[in-house]
Amino acid sequence: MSHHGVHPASLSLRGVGCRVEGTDLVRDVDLDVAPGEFVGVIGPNGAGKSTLLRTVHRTLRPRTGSVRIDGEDLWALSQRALARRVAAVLQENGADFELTVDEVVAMGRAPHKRAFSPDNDDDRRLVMTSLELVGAAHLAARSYPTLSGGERQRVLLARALAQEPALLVLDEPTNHLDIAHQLDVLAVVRRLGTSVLAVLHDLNLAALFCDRLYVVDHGRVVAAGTPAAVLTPDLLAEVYRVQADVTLHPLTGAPNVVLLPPR
Ligand SMILES: Nc1ncnc2c1ncn2[C@@H]1O[C@H](COP(=O)(O)OP(=O)(O)OP(=O)(O)O)[C@@H](O)[C@H]1O
Repeated sequence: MSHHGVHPASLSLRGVGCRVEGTDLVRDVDLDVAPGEFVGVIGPNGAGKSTLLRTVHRTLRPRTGSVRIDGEDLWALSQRALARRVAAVLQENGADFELTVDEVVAMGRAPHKRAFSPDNDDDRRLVMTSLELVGAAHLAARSYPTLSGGERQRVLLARALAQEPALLVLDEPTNHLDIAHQLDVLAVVRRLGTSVLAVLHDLNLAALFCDRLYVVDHGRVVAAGTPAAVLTPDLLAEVYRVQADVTLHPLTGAPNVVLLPPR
């Protein structure tokens, strides 16, 4: 069980393909997240990572294949049933809500409540705990639009945590964050014990926090496995066209990627 008492979900994609305006952006993807597993999706810009995630947080219906959560067709769930199980923190989520930070985070409670029912003590406690987890409790009374990019990112993660999801979907969750908050946020997410599917660009962070990685290139999964199995100089050369030196770091035990300057 995760920290908030929610059983982590399993996720299973089989043969998932997506076509947008006549172009195949995702092709024939098989991907699994076991209960409690932290799975990363990496790959170059434009590879189809965000598009693939959209089939899971349900903003793009796959043209082919299936997306299952705990064995159920994710696309057949009601909107409310989906929101009780899956929370997402996305890039384009920075909408200028004219709300205070605690009100934004309280929105995460909506799927667990009857319409228009006021927040109770448990809701308020969860909102504050979620803000504390992302190091943003001091921002609770601030107006959301006045926050910095990194502060917003953490508040949106707090909203997703308040949702008590069985599966957390993250699209570049560390994008706006300084190095300390990058580590904090990923460590918090890891400790939750919930299942996680996250697009990450920083390969060393991915190596530190992910149980397994999927590498997406030109809409397809081209490699999958543990960070040590996947993050090889050959793969990085093939997929990103970079020269890299990879060693298992003596302190972390994780692969450490050092990019070499182009010759
Ligand atoms: N509506 C659309 N019409 C045509 N092409 C699109 C559309 N939406 C996205 N694309 C293209 O699909 C490809 C995959 O986009 P996607 O956002 O999934 O990539 P990504 O791997 O998440 O990239 P990044 O690392 O840059 O965030 C990109 O080349 C993008 O330009």
